Amino acid sequence: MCNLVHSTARVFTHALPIDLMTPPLSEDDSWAAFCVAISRAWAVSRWGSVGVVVGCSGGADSVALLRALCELRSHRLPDACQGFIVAAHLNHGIRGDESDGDQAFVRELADELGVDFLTDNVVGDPSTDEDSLRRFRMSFLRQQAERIGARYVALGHTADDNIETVLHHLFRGTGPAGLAGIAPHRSLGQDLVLTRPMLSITRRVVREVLDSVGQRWREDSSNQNGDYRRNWIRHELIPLVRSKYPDAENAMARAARSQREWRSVIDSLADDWRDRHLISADPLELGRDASTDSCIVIAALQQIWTEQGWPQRAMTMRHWQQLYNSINAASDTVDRYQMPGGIDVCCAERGVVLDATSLRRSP
Ligand SMILES: Nc1ncnc2c1ncn2[C@@H]1O[C@H](COP(=O)(O)OP(=O)(O)OP(=O)(O)O)[C@@H](O)[C@H]1O
Repeated sequence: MCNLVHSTARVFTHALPIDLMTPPLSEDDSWAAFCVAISRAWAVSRWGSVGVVVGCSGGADSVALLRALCELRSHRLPDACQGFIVAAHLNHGIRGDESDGDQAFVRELADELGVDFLTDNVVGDPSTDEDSLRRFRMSFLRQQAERIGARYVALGHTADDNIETVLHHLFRGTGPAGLAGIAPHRSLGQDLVLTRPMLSITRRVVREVLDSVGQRWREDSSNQNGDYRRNWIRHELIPLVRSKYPDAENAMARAARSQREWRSVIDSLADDWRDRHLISADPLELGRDASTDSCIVIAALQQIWTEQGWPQRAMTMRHWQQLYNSINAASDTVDRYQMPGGIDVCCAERGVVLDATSLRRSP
């Protein structure tokens, strides 16, 4: 358990909507091409007139994203437009002065770009794992976005992050969803969407375009994120693969993209399966089915887990398969067991009941 104490959030405000003094985009430079790539991934017309919270670590990727969104908005939309951009930074406090330096850097950048800055400090244990840090960050960004009525939280994940994630999932064990990589958009609640508009842009390009406009960023002195397996993938495995297969990264990105397309077909079949097999919502009971392919039933089960907010981290393909077998089994098979995360499964005569009572009771 890590020990975290939140300090009072410091909020620095500026007049909204933003009014930038940056030069107009010319189509012949690399920075302009970068902005165009972002606007192709996430059209300004979709976000320019609503609130966007940009999660900014001070690293190259999120600095480039913040600056590009500010420029796109100011050059592509009329002044009267009511949207706004806010830069948000969570100081995890695990790298001492360097963490404070990152926070100060993002505050200055927000100031230069003329956008609001939201921040919070966390007094963290340096041994806190990367997953927990990510969860704290997401909860901070989500809370801030909800508080100020933003419609989007934007993050600076790149094509490299996507490939590293796919490989990490593959080695750890995953199903089709894990091989589809990082989702470009994901719902964070009723009126809030998480978006990642830089998934087709590489880390190398981001640094080149920032250099081309003289935009500084903060470099993590350790050049490592906290997960040693991801560092190994980033610093050792991928360079080795590239030395034998120069186009491997593009090939992996294409494979993940097509996996994502297949995934969306399966998701709509899974939606349809749920409509036909949901017997009751409370308790959640699913009818027996011996004829539908496992990939569709498992996708439907994963959707249910996500919607219900049930823990999924410890659920492996073996667990999903076990659930599928129960749904697929003959109607006289009566059985009871528990999934990791605390969901009880009861195989009754007409179907399978999923019960979260034990989960709600656990501290
Ligand atoms: N401390 C933070 N506060 C707010 N947002 C953050 C913070 N750290 C990361 N993010 C957001 O999450 C995204 C992914 O995080 P990740 O740890 O992969 O990024 P990073 O390598 O630290 O920084 P960057 O992506 O900015 O170069 C970042 O691009 C950024 O949008």
